[in-house]
Amino acid sequence: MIELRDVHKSFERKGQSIQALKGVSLRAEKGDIYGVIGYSGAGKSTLIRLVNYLERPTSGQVFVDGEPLDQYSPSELRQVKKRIGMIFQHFNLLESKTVFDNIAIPLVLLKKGKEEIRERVTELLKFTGLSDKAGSYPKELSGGQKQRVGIARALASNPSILLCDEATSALDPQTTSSILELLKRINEEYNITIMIITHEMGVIQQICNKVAVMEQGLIIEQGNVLEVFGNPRHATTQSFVQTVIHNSVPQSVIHTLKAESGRRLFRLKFVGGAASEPVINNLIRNHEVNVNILFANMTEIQNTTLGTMILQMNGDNGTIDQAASYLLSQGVEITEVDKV
Ligand SMILES: Nc1ncnc2c1ncn2[C@@H]1O[C@H](COP(=O)(O)OP(=O)(O)OP(=O)(O)O)[C@@H](O)[C@H]1O
Repeated sequence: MIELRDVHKSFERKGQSIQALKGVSLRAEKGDIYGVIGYSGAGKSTLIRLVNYLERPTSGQVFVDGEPLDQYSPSELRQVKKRIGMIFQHFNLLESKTVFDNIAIPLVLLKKGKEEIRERVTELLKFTGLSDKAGSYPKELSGGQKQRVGIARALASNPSILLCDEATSALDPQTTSSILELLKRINEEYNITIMIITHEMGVIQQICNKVAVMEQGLIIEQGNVLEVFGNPRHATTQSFVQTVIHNSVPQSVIHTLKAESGRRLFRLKFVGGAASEPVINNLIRNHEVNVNILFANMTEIQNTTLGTMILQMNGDNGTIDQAASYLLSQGVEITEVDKV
């Protein structure tokens, strides 16, 4: 569990105060994969550095597994930090050490015995799919393999929390996907809480269950990924969501609409069950309306389908109202719009 309560962080530079965080509160429960997204300079790195106490808050508190970090003595803090693993955009591997020795670093620092280290590292090599790379050096690995080493090293001391700082930003889309799958497996098999900071909404879409959107040192929107993706309120969130859910209506359709004014337009949103039901089919069969599907898009988030559709309905007003009520009764969110 990770919690930030009204955290402020300022940096003093050349007599100037830079407010990187201006009162941030969030809570990631045990087992969450919590994504923090924002543009450059929003404060994401500062936030994640506060969680492992590389930085201290100017005010406010950071809790890890229920305990406020500022209450610990330095030796207690070292113990807490062992429960937090971290992976980085540029992997931060030691070039002069083999894959095996890189993964072993935290265990050597914890003064574990040789046999225990061998067993644990062998297990991690297997888990991350690197068994045949134990004796290789980082320069002999691809970016994805390097990140797997970073992940294995972060897991070596059995953390309860894994922090990921733009961990896939240097990777191509396919490698990104395989690393995200690995993170998901870590979360599921080891029940590790994961916090990911990223500027890519695709990362949030693929594995996070919760998300916070940051801008200028503040969280402007947060919640379940499905809720935030389905109903982004803030303009910045909307522009992030649009990078993965392409629900803007093609220009050719907009032209058609102008030519057919006088018909009623509806924007529909399907979430989960409603999306897979033959709702539109039943609408057409049971109501005296002409239905024209102008645009439809389905996206899979958290194993749930999120769909957007724009319908034009033509018929008498009362019948169209009935058709709209039918859609509502089927769990479809429906809004009448003047234009798309
Ligand atoms: N050590 C520091 N000293 C001075 N200013 C800092 C320091 N660390 C961060 N800042 C400032 O705090 C603000 C937030 O930076 P931060 O790195 O947390 O943003 P970010 O969202 O992670 O951006 P990016 O994705 O570019 O890394 C920026 O204005 C940055 O210049």
